[in-house]
Amino acid sequence: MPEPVLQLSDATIYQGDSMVLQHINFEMNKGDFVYLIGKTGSGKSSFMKTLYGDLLLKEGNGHIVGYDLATLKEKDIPFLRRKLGIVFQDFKLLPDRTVNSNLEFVLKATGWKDKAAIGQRIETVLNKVGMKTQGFKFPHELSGGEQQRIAIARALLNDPELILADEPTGNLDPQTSIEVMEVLQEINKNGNTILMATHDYALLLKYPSKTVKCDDNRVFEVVQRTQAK
Ligand SMILES: Nc1ncnc2c1ncn2[C@@H]1O[C@H](COP(=O)(O)OP(=O)(O)OP(=O)(O)O)[C@@H](O)[C@H]1O
Repeated sequence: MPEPVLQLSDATIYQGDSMVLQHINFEMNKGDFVYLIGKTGSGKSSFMKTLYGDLLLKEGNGHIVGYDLATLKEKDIPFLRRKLGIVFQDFKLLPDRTVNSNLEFVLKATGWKDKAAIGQRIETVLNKVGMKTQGFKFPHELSGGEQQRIAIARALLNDPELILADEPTGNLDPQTSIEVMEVLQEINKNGNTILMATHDYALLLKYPSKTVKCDDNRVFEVVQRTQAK
């Protein structure tokens, strides 16, 4: 039985007074990996922001990891975000502290108190992204790809029901993009649900998966062509 984690029906997204995407019908189930594509300015980030409560849904219906986006209150947003893992193009690690401290900071801010449990959780997520031995380093001592892996580890800390990755390879060279993509593929294989906005078509071809496109103020599924023999 599919378990829905995200459902939008007849949803319309605005930036201020201007409509960005209209009449969106979209669903994701547990375990899915879905790409969100579209050219610059087509609304990918606005779509993502609506999902994590940075833009409020004013028209239509939306349900995400147990929250109703149409009636979401300011006070619900931190709780919604605890059930989501969010990964950005620019990593957003705190530069003044080590990887371990970055991860500990998030755990403490989300209610973790037990020192041993915190240490263990940090080790587990670093292991998942192949960075187990790098926890003592500061972000500036890591390459872009390594910093993004730490950002993915951070997104995994509270065992999210859905990971939203907005252009996670946007700042990385092609080879490093593939390495980060391998990490995302691996965690998806292990059961994590991922929505990834990208305009890196090389990744789409190398790792085909369900793809939806923002274009002309609409969101629709596109079928990837299989390579001609
Ligand atoms: N804070 C804002 N206030 C007003 N309009 C905005 C704001 N952010 C984005 N927009 C507008 O909303 C539309 C969609 O932008 P959005 O950033 O969602 O697109 P995108 O597909 O993510 O683009 P990119 O790939 O460049 O990030 C654009 O027309 C943009 O100018």
